[in-house]
Amino acid sequence: MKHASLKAALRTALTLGILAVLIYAFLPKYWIFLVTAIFITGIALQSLGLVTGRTGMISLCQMSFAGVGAWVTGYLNVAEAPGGLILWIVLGGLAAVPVGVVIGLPALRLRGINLAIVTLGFAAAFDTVLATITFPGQTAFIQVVRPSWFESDGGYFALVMIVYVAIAVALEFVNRSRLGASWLAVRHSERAAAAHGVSVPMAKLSAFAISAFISGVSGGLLAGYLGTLVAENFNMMQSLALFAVASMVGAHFTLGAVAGGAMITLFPELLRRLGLPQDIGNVFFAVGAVQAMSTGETISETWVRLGSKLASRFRRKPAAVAEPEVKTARPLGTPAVHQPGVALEVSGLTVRYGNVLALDKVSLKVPSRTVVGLIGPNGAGKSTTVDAIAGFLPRYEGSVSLNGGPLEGLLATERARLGVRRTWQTTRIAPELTVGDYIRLAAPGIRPAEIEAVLEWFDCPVPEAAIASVDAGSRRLIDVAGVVAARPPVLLLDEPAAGQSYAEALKLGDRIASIPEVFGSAVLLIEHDMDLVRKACSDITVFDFGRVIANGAPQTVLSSPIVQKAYMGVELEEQVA
Ligand SMILES: Nc1ncnc2c1ncn2[C@@H]1O[C@H](COP(=O)(O)OP(=O)(O)OP(=O)(O)O)[C@@H](O)[C@H]1O
Repeated sequence: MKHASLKAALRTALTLGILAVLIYAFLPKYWIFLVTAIFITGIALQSLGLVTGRTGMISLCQMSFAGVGAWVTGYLNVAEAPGGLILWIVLGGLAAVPVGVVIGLPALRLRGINLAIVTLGFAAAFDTVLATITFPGQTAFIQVVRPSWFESDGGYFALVMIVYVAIAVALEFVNRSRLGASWLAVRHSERAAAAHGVSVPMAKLSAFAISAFISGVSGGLLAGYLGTLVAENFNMMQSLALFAVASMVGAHFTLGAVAGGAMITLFPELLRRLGLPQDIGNVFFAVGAVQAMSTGETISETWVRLGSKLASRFRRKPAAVAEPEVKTARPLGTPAVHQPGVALEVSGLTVRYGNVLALDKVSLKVPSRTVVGLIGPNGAGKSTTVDAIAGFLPRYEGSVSLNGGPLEGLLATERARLGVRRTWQTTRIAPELTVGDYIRLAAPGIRPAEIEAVLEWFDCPVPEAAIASVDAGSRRLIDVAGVVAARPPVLLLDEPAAGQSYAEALKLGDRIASIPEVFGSAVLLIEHDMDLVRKACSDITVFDFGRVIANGAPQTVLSSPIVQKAYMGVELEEQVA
């Protein structure tokens, strides 16, 4: 992972470095001045790419964070604070962080249009505040002092490029870390992220905090670029235009942010030269954003897709058929050692959805290092049981305990961290991740060799494969591989064979049967495929209408008339006759 991050970071730094040298060497002074604005806006766009593009939270107040950074920079300049512009810019970015966290707090409860309204409301309020207090030095025309090295426009361009590259490289590392993967996971499914032990509030607040810092830095850079600022530089319309362009270009891609910065900076220049009103630019951005949102693909994503298509066309085919590689199974390491005895115990579990009694005093036990099956017809209450155990129900009656310790009062994230891990009936893996990123998200701290071994054991694609390119059946297996790789005391597998062929399901049954021995975890397996259940489980509990109607060894339970009647639709009378 570190190797991949380093490679991506070097690629980004080199691309931007070459671009900067070409701009500096070949563009006239006026254009270098304009291009500097492109990269300052690009930094603001990167901040929006993080919070909206990666984490999926709509922020319509990004320029307000930039305004905080700019105001603090301007204040420190007027106060002639020690350290100079570079330090003031960093302090301006840091000052925007608490503001970002405060704006992030409503995002813990609100999504979509509601969050958009809250952030837009903040942008409007910030407009009023800025108009009232004005920028430090604005009325006295006190210019922000640039450091001597970066005093000229060419020098300031170099400073902006250094900051742009530093932020882009840092984001390459963060995006490939567990924090970056958790942002994508939260964007895709908050429940699935929580099931991996990801703290959804922390993921959201960290995204807002880092994004506000980056935006604050862009504001500070703008202060040094323009010398003096006015409230209009950071008003609500600027935030809206930034959001529209970010949605159009895909600002979470480094070059997408540059392209967006170029649009925001050069379009008004073009309109000015054509003698057209500036508002046309905003209309163009809005249309572009609508287009990107309706096609579901940003300009950057289109570039990436076309680029990889082109690359695959030019990729050289192997000259001769290579000898098939003789694979030796990679070592999986030793199984985790968990407390012996009963790993999971459910007692008197009762769940109501309004008037529907989904579970009625259900009790079951999963001994350590065993696979217990949970079966029953559709609507019997199996998934509700998993939801209750994993902490996804707001309330239930009865108790759930892990290794004898009660789980009541603990959130889903906390239960997952204690060692109750689950999969879902439909896969909820963020498609933007690679297979390896996902396993690292599900199993924090796992070594690269172990990732490869676990994926190989489940016949999953290689770690470098993009989830988006993986078929639905393999995604289900990757889902299971992720939670198994974490080696928790208890795994709850909700219909893992859905989407698999009969032969694949039987193979999966063998694998699940070996999980306790190989990884040390106990498994509660929900399945409709009875052959898989027979293969994998040492014990079965059968539900019907939210009640336990049988439990015991698979052969005995599955041949019991009451189970056949309830589960398989075989009439008791026919059996008796
Ligand atoms: N969110 C909900 N609101 C209202 N009723 C619900 C809700 N979720 C489940 N139910 C009801 O609770 C009962 C148990 O549903 P549950 O999904 O747990 O069954 P299941 O055994 O997992 O079914 P399946 O095999 O189809 O997944 C059903 O009657 C279902 O309609």
